[in-house]
Amino acid sequence: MLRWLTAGESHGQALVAVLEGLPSHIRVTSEEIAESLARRRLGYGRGARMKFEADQVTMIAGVRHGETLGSPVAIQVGNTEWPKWETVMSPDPVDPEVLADQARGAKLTRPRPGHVDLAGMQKYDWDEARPLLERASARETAARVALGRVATNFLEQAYGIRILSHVVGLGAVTTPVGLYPTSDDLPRIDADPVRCADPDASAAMVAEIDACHEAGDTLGGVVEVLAWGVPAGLGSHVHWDRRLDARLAEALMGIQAIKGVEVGDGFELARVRGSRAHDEIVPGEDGIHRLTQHAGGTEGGISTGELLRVRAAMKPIATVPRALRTIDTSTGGPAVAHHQRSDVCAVPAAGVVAEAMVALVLAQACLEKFGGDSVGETRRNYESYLADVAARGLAIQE
Ligand SMILES: Cc1cc2nc3c(=O)[nH]c(=O)nc-3n(C[C@H](O)[C@H](O)[C@H](O)COP(=O)(O)O)c2cc1C
Ligand SMILES: C=C(O[C@@H]1CC(C(=O)O)=C[C@@H](OP(=O)(O)O)[C@H]1O)C(=O)O
Repeated sequence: MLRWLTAGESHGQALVAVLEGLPSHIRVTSEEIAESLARRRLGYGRGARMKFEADQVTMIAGVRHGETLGSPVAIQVGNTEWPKWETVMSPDPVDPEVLADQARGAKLTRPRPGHVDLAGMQKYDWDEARPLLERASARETAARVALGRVATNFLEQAYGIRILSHVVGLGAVTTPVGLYPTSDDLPRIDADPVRCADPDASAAMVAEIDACHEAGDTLGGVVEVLAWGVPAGLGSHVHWDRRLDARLAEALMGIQAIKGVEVGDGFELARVRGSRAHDEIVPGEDGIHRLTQHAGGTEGGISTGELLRVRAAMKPIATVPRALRTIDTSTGGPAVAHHQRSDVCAVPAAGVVAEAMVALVLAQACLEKFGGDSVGETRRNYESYLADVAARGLAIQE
């Protein structure tokens, strides 16, 4: 069973991530992980922090000479801003007077609507928001993206699976319906300021971010993750927590600020008749073929062998510059929420995180299905399964 854990606070010394259950011989380097982390930092609308802070990748365990050993992989993502936060975030006790002298040491008693601040203070018995927002912060997603790169390399090297995300909505701006980039479009999408595959929609999204920035407001949006080469047969219909669609939804919903997930045409399917909703199956020249792609690559909680397509909707950033009404928990009276700096929009970054989560879930599901302690062994098992499906006349046409 592939499992993963992360630890670390937003302004702490480092994030730490562990991935356990991988086979040996996955090729991965620190440079590749740094490259994935750099992709997560990009995107028009992010705050100043993305420019001056750097992620320092150290592979701590589980990889030797560029290949996994089969033991747990541990990765540290250090934070170059740590010296500025050493006192405020010190693990050891700090003199309250020294803390009060620090610019960042003041108690945050005006919780932001939409962030963890108030709910966390209620639940964890704190009288200010700092101890909560540090872990709730999406800085943690850097750790998941680091692990996601290992999973992505594994999926590509063992089974030829490729994953890509693109932004399909930003505020009220959306891409044209039915726009599906191909796996070769990744460099072009990464080069776009909002990681959008449609140039007209991209320009409108950039304009929307500018307008929002000027108005002291923030934005959310929708990202789509596509995965090519996912074999039929991952996940299962037999129990709710083994369904591939359910596992993808949980993984995507587990990203900070994601409030909705769709598989395939998702909510749109509820608006049309069955005759238009389902993908008819026909015999093709080299196997079975589906005439449409509404389902998004799963049926009955099992992957169908078609393009996997999932979407995640992100709410607008909670730290609204023209701050929202709240209470001051130190007085109980009305106030406006605390605000120092923030992203106007982080939807493109959320797409990169969503790719990582999809990669981790697919890697877990592939290892369940095909097993194997080395890349070679799991690949042989996969090829033998595909050959058997083909021999039974049930292969999906490429
Ligand atoms: C990549 C990314 C960047 C984010 N940047 C910010 C930010 O700068 N300011 C902010 O208030 N929220 C930001 N968020 C959202 C908060 O992390 C999120 O709203 C908070 O954790 C509470 O989310 P929840 O209600 O979904 O749990 C970001 C989220 C993501 C995925
Ligand atoms: C640091 C990252 O994102 C942060 C996520 C975040 C939040 O509240 O989620 C708030 C911002 O941090 P700060 O409050 O310090 O300005 C973002 O910069 C990152 O993605 O690496």
